[in-house]
Amino acid sequence: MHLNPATRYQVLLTINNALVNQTTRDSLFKALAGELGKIFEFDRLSINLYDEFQGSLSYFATAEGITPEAIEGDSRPLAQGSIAKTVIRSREPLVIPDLRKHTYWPSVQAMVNAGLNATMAFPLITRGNVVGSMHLSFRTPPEHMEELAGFLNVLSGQLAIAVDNMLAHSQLTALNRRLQLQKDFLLKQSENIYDPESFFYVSTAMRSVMGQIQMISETDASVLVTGETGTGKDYVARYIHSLSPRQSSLFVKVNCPGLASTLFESELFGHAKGAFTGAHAKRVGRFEMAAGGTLFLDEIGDLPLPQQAKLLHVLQDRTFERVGDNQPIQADFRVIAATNKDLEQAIRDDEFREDLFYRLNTLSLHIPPLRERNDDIPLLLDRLSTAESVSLNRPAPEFSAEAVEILLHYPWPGNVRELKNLVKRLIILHPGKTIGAGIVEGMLQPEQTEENSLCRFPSLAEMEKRHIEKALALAGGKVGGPCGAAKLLGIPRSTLQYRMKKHGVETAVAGA
Ligand SMILES: Nc1ncnc2c1ncn2[C@@H]1O[C@H](COP(=O)(O)OP(=O)(O)OP(=O)(O)O)[C@@H](O)[C@H]1O
Repeated sequence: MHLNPATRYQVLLTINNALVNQTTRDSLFKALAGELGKIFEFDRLSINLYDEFQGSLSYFATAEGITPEAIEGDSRPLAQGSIAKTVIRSREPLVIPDLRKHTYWPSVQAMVNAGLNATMAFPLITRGNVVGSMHLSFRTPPEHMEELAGFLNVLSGQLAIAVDNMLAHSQLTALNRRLQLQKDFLLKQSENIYDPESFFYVSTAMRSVMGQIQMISETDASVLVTGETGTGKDYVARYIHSLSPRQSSLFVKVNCPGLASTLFESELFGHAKGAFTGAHAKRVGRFEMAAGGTLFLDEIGDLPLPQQAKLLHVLQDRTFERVGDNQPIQADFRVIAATNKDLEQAIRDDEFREDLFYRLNTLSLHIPPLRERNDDIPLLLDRLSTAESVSLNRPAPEFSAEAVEILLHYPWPGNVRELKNLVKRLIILHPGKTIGAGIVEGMLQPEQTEENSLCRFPSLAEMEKRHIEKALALAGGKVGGPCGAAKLLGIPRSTLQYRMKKHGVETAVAGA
């Protein structure tokens, strides 16, 4: 082969273009063999990959042409590949016009036995590392062997880059696939937290909430979930995410009161390595983790004002920066916030920013307290007993009619969480027994309820409201008449109507 400089440059360019467009090892190897075959004849072409840590050689792809017996197989120690070892160690090409003079190397003897009499080998070096070697062998030494070797030596630099990229690409693809599988597995694992099968309701009020969830999940708007403690706000937020188009990305929960002001930024925005003392490694914040998914801001009403301002800034601009890094990052997440506080009152008290409230409250969802939907109670008792008895590995108790009656009229300050805890305690203390009124009354002693704590102590007005609701529930929603709530309460009908208006009690709410 004899190439003038212009043709030589053109050929190198053509081969390079052919190499960079390949997506698999085999196609890359075939492209190389095809292009080289156009300019000179050879009887064997192979590319070895070198694993420095293992000290071994393996074929990048199935070699083309004659295969000497001794070098069959996929992988072998470097010591067995005498020629490869020489070029890899010396980092210099090796040209042997007459292999018969080197049969003291067993692999060369095998080549000669297979009819190959001349060979050329080139180290594949990229970014200072030897990634392998390229070998071309011939029955008859080609013309202008030294000139050909010079050309192939230049080509080996291009080939090394292509081989290295291909290996990095396949490693990344494999890693990506593994991460995807792990992510799918973890998402599946977390599904039981918001498994629709373990959320129980039958009341009209909850059916209406669940109907709204179906509609809300289809949009990408921010949602503010309100309701007393233990009503299921966390569950509902996960449920919205699981029905939304963002379901295959993460649901990232942020417990707002748990974020001390010093931690707020690094926890949510992440930080760069060395951003502050103790920042030994880069940290991805919750905003970034929620990319493509949902960010759930729990107990948003307890977020201090300075942090509210920072949060508002991100929600408005949809960008943020990691602490110690001024590279802006796009924030693509949906926000669901939850609170058991009256945020409108908090705004009036200058404890919550009005602009943040409107940002979060594009859609709102109110979960009614259990006492306003006590027709859910028998179902919850039944289903939670079954589910909890399985997880506690004890037989479920049965509830007498009197016990259910008491539970129906209990105010449930801790809502479903409190009911669930009661069921758990009953399973542990009275497994498989019939629960009578006495047991339930004992369990609901005032000192065991949340009402007895200072922060939950109900006001007189609250108790009056609850008492009116209870009376209305007992009277089947009737205000007046011989069996009406007014009669039960021992007050005139007009007085009851006045107090109902004052407390915002409707007969429908009380179960009419
Ligand atoms: N309808 C329901 N069916 C079954 N379990 C429920 C239901 N509602 C709530 N729970 C259970 O009650 C407990 C409290 O629910 P969750 O944490 O969602 O309430 P929350 O409103 O977010 O409470 P908090 O305001 O205290 O954070 C959880 O164990 C949840 O699974």
